[in-house]
Amino acid sequence: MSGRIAPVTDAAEAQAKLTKLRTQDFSLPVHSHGKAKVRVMKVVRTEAKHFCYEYSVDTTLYSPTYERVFTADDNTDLVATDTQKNTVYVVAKRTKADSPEQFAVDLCKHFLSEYSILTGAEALVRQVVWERAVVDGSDHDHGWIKRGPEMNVGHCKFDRDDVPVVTSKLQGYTIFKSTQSGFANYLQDKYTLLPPCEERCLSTEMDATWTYARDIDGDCGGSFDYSSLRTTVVSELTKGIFGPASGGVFSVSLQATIYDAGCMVLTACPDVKNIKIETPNKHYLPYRQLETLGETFEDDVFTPTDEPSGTIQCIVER
Ligand SMILES: O=c1[nH]c(=O)c2[nH]c(=O)[nH]c2[nH]1
Repeated sequence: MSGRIAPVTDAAEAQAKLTKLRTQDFSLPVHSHGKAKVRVMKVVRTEAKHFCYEYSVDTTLYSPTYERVFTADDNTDLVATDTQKNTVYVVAKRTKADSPEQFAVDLCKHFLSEYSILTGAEALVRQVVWERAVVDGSDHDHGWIKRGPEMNVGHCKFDRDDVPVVTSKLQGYTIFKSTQSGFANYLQDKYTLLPPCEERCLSTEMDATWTYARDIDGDCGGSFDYSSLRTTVVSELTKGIFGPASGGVFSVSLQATIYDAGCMVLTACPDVKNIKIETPNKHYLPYRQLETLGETFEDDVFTPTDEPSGTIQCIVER
């Protein structure tokens, strides 16, 4: 005996072996299939300058008919996940793909128009944020820089009998306030060690997710400018957290600050239905041991920590 597992030569025999394992049928209330993390970079070349859009895409397809793939060993009409991967590149080529939201919408539209068997399609598009390089004070025409963990995310769920539902996300927006933050008047009991303060640093790696009014979803044909809305959302969030460039705004808690920022987004963006803001509170702890080292702590030397972090989050809705 060689110790090798005997190869299966007869398909019917293989089928019999397989089905023998299943002794009973159960229901299959949920199923789907898709491709995850398909990476694509699209470069748009104009005479004056280039534009680049890098994405990591997850696709998911839905059809009740595909129950047979799971339960009856029948792959008829199945859109293979490898085909879904190829589709990401084809749609990147054929469409503008200049925002993660529109790319997600266009992918879903492609799947639904191409395959009548599908009842729904979903695409999650994460955009790696490349920033145009600045050289000697001027925007470079083809040079790019990537900073930090930030991503722009677009999601589309498109059921055939409905309008596409689009969600946008700003992920990993990392901010630091070196003053204009305090935390006081909270419950003090025998478990409390944190001293109240009127002066501290505030930092978070924020995720903000917003949804759209229904009529935007209906208008997903390509005319809605998701990118410029994103610019407004980010600028309102930034203003809400930091306040005016000179002097800023005082934060009595991260809770109050993200609620304020959310309200500012809804005020500036009538097309946004609600915004979810998630902010792990990353602590910059005063390095008070300076005192024992013969130095004075003057709100100037801190120990950065990101674990454990507070988990402050809310949804602000109009
Ligand atoms: O802004 C804050 N909110 C809290 O709920 C909290 N809790 C804490 O220990 N520090 C802070 N900071």
